Amino acid sequence: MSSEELNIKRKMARQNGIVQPLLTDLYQITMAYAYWKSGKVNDVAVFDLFFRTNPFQGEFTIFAGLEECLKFLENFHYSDSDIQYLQQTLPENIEPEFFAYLKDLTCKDIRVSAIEEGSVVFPRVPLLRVEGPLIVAQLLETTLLTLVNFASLMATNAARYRMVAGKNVSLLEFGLRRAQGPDGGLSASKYAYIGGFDGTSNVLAGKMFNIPVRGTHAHSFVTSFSTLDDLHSVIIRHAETQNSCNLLELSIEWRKRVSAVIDISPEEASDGELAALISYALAFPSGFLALVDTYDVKRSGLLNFCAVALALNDCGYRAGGIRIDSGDLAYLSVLARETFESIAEAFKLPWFSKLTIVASNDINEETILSLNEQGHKIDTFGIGTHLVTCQRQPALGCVYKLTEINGQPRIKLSQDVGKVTIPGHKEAYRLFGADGHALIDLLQRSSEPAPEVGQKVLCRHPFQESKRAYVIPSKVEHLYKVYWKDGIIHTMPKPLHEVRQRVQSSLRTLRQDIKRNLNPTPYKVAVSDDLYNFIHDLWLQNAPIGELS
Ligand SMILES: Nc1ncnc2c1ncn2[C@@H]1O[C@H](COP(=O)(O)OP(=O)(O)OP(=O)(O)O)[C@@H](O)[C@H]1O
Ligand SMILES: O=P(O)(O)OC[C@H]1O[C@H](OP(=O)(O)OP(=O)(O)O)[C@H](O)[C@@H]1O
Ligand SMILES: O=C(O)c1cccnc1
Ligand SMILES: [Mg+2]
Repeated sequence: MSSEELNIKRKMARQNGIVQPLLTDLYQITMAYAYWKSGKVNDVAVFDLFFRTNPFQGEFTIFAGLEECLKFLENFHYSDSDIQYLQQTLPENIEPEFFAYLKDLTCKDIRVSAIEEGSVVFPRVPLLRVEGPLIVAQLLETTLLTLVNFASLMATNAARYRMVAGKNVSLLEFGLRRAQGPDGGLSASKYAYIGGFDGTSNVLAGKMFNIPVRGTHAHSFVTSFSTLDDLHSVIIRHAETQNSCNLLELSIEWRKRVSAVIDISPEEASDGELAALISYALAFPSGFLALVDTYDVKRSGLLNFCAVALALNDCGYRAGGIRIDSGDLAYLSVLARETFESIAEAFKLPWFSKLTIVASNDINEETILSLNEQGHKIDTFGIGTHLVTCQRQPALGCVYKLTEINGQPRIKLSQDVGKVTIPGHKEAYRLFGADGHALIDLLQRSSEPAPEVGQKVLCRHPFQESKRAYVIPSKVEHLYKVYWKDGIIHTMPKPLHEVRQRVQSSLRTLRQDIKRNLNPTPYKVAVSDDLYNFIHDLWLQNAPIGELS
């Protein structure tokens, strides 16, 4: 692929028309006006975008959405109709000069540093650091949050499914019909792929993001046929000889032979289903994949599928496999595999035992874990609702907090210590242990020297004085790169398939106990001694002293 083609692909992958400056909360614009009126146009701010708790009762999160954030910054501009709308909508007393100011706003003076997309990330470590004019940086809040929150939640969810499924099964995302609207569906397909899914049924996602599209067929295709008379054409040309083959006659013949092998009477099988499968096989003879649970997997679907697959074999084609969408998926997949194996042996067709078994129907992490325990024979999971709606936890709580203004640190206090923000312009480092695993993420003030390999560094819990440890890192990773500066993308985000690989390589750096499903060990996030003292001094300065009476 030429670099120009690649560029076009990359541009398309970021195309999303509804992401624009008005896709925000009204309060960003009203604050912008109030900042503007109070002479804060030249104030310079630092905001951190971070979350406080990992989703899905886990102890890790996958960071995603960065590429879309950069695209948003690139296109940030209020159109004439945006300005008109704001003029009509905001109170009448707004000074017209404010609209002139808005009209010329761009992100040219904003600088965004971020963690690489696809990395494992942890609570309180900023994913994005946004620096620049206060008003512009404030105006970005909601849109950046909406771009990062769902993307990271979805990528994390998908990565969790990949972890429980193991690397030897295929995972297909089937969720568009159940997603939170069209845009939720499209994002879900993209970030499921990043998180480790192999393909999607969503055709637009396939086109826009260059994700493999896959699929089988629905029950309606089967139920639309009632008898063998519903078949109009039954002739297929042999793949090699080009001779005419009658797929109906061959299938009926094979159904008798298969029924003798698996001890199921052909009378019990549905003729409507056989007609449907023949019809689908005529349309897609190579890799024919059939839904077999419309009437009865054991007594009808498997028998009909095997008959058509063997008939296709006579015509020089190899079938692909089956999908099961109801019933006990462990039992039925084992039954299907045993059936394929018996046929492989009876008719000396070894490939038949390897036919693909796809399972779907309300599958989630727990179902996969349970199926693993029971010993299933499923090759591919098709997963929709639970994956794309993130049913187990529908939102990641990323927030966007002011940490510095005009060089002065800012802290947000809270009764809940976990919600106190970590002030100032900071850097984040990941320190690795001798065995190569990530040990701890360390936040420091940007003025401090970076930790060094082999040098002892004191890592402190940000809020609990007694919790601290020395770490001698065997590797130090500075987590931030500048992605946006001087009005252009400063570091090119990686293409989707590389972000997808990054997820897996980043997950490999985590110890198994941090990734396990049940009661995982929390990963440590610490602050330097300097930052610890800085936080607590500022805290004392800002916390009012009460008076008891
Ligand atoms: N062996 C299994 N172990 C654990 N969960 C399973 C197993 N087989 C299927 N499941 C899950 O159990 C649920 C079964 O769904 P449900 O009760 O709606 O039955 P169904 O098979 O869809 O029935 P119907 O025939 O009415 O469509 C699904 O969420 C499915 O993923
Ligand atoms: O179960 P999910 O994880 O959401 O996966 C997608 C579902 O969508 C399809 O059918 P649909 O559910 O629309 O109808 P059906 O199950 O009644 O056949 C498919 O057969 C799956 O069941
Ligand atoms: O292709 C499939 O089998 C499919 C696609 C979407 C939803 N359910 C199933
Ligand atoms: Mg369903």
